[in-house]
Amino acid sequence: TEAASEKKRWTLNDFDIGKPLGRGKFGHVYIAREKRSNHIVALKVLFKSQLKQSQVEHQLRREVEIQSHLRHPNILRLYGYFYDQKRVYLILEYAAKGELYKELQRCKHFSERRAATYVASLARALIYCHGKHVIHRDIKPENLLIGAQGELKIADFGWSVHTFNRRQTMCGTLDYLPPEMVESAEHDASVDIWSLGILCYEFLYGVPPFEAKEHSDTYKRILLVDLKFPPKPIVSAAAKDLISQMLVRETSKRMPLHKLLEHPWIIQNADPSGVYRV
Ligand SMILES: COCCOc1ccc2cc1OCC(=O)N(C)CCCNCc1c[nH]c3ncnc(c13)N2
Repeated sequence: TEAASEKKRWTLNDFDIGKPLGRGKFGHVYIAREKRSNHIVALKVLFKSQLKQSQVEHQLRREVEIQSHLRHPNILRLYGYFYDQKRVYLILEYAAKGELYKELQRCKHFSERRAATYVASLARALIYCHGKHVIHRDIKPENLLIGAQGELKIADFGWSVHTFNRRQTMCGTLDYLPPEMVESAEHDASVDIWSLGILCYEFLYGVPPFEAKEHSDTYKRILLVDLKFPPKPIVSAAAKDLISQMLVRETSKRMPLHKLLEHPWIIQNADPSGVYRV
């Protein structure tokens, strides 16, 4: 039963390890099969030495704590974890269609139907997280996976926090940082609305809106909300309207996630099942 599996002490011997699925900052991810149930999972292997030298043990503990309690079709399940002398192992739901950013690179940009379907499922996942006082703070293509039926899965909760302890730490790409995080000011769940707006733009145009050669220029463009819509690819006025209501400097004026799900562009384009069938 679920309770039993949560209590269970997993070891490497419980799994047949398959091909590597890719390499992250702190370790590799492999496809694996749990021997007793034949259940296919993803096994992320992290080296304790690297976690120690990067001082991210506490962050990983928080991530495991947060993700193991989240249950949502668009959030990658964390079934459990175990460790040995040198490594920490995360037992994760397997996303059969892999990394979204590779798919975005392959297609250059997504159709409005595909973009709206993904944005709507991410909005539902974020509404669920915010309902549990969890903000993700790192919504970007690299952290998104695609399940066997084409459904989107948020993975890599490395930067999520419970809203009562708001540590401001710069992380990864700057493109997704909202103004208040660029200014390291206090921030709340509305950071995820900003990032979702950035993501929606990148789904439709293939590049994030404030991209610039130099970091300093990206900062300036974010703080100015220097939002421009290129003539190509052709994007509907409804999509631009939604993005313009999410990328708003004043955090309280950003479109709330539940309003997003009622926006005409989402109603007209998102597949109600949250699944985009290619
Ligand atoms: C501290 O870590 C927290 C958890 O982070 C992850 C969980 C699961 C992941 C990837 C995660 O972090 C990013 C990362 O390691 N890479 C970018 C390299 C591997 C890419 N995944 C490829 C992949 C394909 N089908 C999958 N089904 C499930 N999980 C996967 C993948 N990867």
